[in-house]
Amino acid sequence: MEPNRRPPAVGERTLTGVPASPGRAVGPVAVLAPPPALPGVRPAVDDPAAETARALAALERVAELLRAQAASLDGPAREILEAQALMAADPQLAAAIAERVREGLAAEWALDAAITSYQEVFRSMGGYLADRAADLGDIRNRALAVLLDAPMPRPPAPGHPFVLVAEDLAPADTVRLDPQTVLAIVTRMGGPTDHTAILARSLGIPAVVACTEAHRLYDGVPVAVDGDRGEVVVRPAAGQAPPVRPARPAADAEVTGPGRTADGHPVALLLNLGGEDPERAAAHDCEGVGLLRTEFLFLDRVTEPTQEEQYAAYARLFRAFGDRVVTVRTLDVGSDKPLAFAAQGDEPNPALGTRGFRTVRTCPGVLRRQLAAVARAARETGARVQVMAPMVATPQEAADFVGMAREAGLAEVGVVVEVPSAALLADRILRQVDFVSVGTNDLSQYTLAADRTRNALPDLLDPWQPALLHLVGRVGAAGRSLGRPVGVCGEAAADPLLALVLVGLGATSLSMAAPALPGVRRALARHSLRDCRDLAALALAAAGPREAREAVRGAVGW
Ligand SMILES: C=C(OP(=O)(O)O)C(=O)O
Ligand SMILES: [Mg+2]
Repeated sequence: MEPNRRPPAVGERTLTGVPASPGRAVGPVAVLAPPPALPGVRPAVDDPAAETARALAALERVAELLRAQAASLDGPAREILEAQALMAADPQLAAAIAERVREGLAAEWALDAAITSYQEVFRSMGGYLADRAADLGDIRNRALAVLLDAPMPRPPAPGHPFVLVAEDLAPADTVRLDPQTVLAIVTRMGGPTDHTAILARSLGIPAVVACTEAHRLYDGVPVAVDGDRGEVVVRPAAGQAPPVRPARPAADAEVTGPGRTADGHPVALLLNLGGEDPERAAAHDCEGVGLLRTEFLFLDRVTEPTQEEQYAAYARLFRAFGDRVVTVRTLDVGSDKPLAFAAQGDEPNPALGTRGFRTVRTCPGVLRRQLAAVARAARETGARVQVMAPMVATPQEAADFVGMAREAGLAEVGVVVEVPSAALLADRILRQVDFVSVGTNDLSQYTLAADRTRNALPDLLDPWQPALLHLVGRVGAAGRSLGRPVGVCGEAAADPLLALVLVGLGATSLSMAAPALPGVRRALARHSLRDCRDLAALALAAAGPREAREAVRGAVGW
């Protein structure tokens, strides 16, 4: 973000964003310098091999720096930076860059173009993957700095405590922030579940993200940041509340092992995975995989991966997880994530089109072949495998999927509840299947009618929206009365406070990205099931998402 050096209109003004880390602080703004820009002149490429090598060497240097930084840290910060280092060293990214160089782009431009196109794919997938687009952007900025011999992007150091304002903040920068000098964080981009938010919470720094007017803030302007309400007051009146910093998360003995509430009620803590390294993923303290996004095998390909190729990927993952459950979500593409080998035609409203399980209407063979590959891998590894279909809207679709999965030889079959119609008829759907998992990312977008791939309506997509919670409660109640498991695999499960509410609403398992596991496990260990139910009642009764969050936070005393 270009810092705005001209003073804004005089007087107090409130900018709104999304609360990402609790607490309040008042201080002067320091804006993060913009990342290195591409030079104005694009040189011709004489030696594509040398040019590719230059780009890849820069990425390797970035990976090295991230690994070194990770080694000096522990907990979520270490995991996040290690994962980012893996992204920088990704062979598919290297291949995409080499292709751009062959098309005539010099290293800097090839790197920029390849990463931008990956970011677009990630953003179009929404949720956790959309948040990873920011991590990729940071890799680009660092690699460009290496290539251009420019300084690495780093947080400002004005010599006094400040409120850090940025377009977006990379995990590698966030982990280095000193909570004594960085009073609060405000970003224009980002979401409450991205790495910046997770790290800000673990550092105890109040944060507001998705603050669309953050670019209006400039160096030195005093602001009051409220990380609970998602507000930034510009030029606060004298006497504005003094800084209130949240207590750092208690350094109590680390809780490990299976998730359970304070009174011993089990809540399985599971991992959301995409194309991560299976063996590294399996090293996490978790009870299995609650959501395997299989799209990583299919996207960006001209031809469908063969059954053999799919089998090999699934079998490796199943072996890595040994006797822990692995929940495979069948292909969730179509419309905005088109497959070259399964054309869907033009869809003016892609999110409402032929996507997820609906692609079975146009190309059933893709799903059949995927189920056959999963079933073979399950059989040959002896693993405990569940399959679930995305975007199931009716009990009939659930029954159809169960039929296909059983025919393939799969025993445990479920569906993702992410369309309001499925939540409304959860009892009928649950009679067809062995389990359901609530996809709160899509369920938010369809319930509040707000596009999750845009940043324009973050308040509507807030997972604390009482309407969304009512639907989750309806699914939970159906699961309880039929004795069937109800998981939550959307990003809502990664917020420790909201996780308590979800358990109170009837969630029997929570699936999330690895860095969120310790915080959620700790929150559960401190509250009984009864507490969770009381908190859920508070959230359901609240007037809006902000009130719900505040009521629950007030009740738990965080
Ligand atoms: C888990 C979900 O799936 P995705 O984010 O991959 O759509 C969801 O919609 O909540
Ligand atoms: Mg979804």
